[in-house]
Amino acid sequence: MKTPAILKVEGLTVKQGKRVLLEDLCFTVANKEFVGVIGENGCGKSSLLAHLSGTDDTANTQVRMNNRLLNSYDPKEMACQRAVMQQITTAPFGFLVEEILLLGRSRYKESTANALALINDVAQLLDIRHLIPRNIQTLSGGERQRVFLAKTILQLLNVGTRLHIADFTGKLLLLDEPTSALDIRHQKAVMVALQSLKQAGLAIICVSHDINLITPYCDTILLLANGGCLVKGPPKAVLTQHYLTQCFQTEIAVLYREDGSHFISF
Ligand SMILES: Nc1ncnc2c1ncn2[C@@H]1O[C@H](COP(=O)(O)OP(=O)(O)OP(=O)(O)O)[C@@H](O)[C@H]1O
Repeated sequence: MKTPAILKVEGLTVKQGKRVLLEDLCFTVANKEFVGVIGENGCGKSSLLAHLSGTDDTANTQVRMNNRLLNSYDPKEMACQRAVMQQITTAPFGFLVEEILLLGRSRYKESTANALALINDVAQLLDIRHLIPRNIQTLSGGERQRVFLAKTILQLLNVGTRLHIADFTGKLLLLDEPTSALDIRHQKAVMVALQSLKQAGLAIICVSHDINLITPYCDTILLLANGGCLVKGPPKAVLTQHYLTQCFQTEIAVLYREDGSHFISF
């Protein structure tokens, strides 16, 4: 049986001011689908995420989430259905990590004990339990990135659930380079964690420059170039020398391993 679509994008134009970055984008994302978004610097990936998240209201009539236009959601309802992790993870004040994580639960009416139980679950998943009492401004870049990813995931958990039994069907996670500051162990751990959330129903759209890292976890890749979607499909069909060279305007090699997976290099 086909998994129902959570996101429907029809004729979306992505702009910054008057400048058109991406034109006439049409695609759907299903529950339990992991979509990787790839493209060169400045092509409009972060701007696309802003449009899909509803923070840029020019997309209001071109994007539907769970069959509803984005502008039909009130902010609280929207916050419980989709969460966004921005590319830059900074905190202007010296909040404790626990306070940052509690912000992820601020839209829900629940006991502190319930919120702390969920925080503990997600902190365990992302290996940040030891950071909970720390001041966010004293963390390394990779530690901070994992804390903000945890806060984003916490935003999507229903009241009264626990992470290991959570159902994320109908919820959408938008990630902008979530592993850019991570060491190789934590890169893998985060991708495995995202895969487990996907198995629990979550739809994930992930912008990344680390093609080799995300590809094994992607069901679909959206390759952006020349002001639009150059090609969209399963990694094998999209990550060809032809499309990658066209997208990045440089010679790119695709190396095939015996197990059928591939590795992109220059
Ligand atoms: N607030 C803004 N005002 C004006 N121009 C902007 C603004 N934000 C982004 N841009 C421009 O829009 C274009 C797309 O930016 P965007 O951040 O979406 O690119 P990107 O594909 O995510 O790039 P990168 O891979 O470098 O993160 C860039 O040329 C950028 O300079």
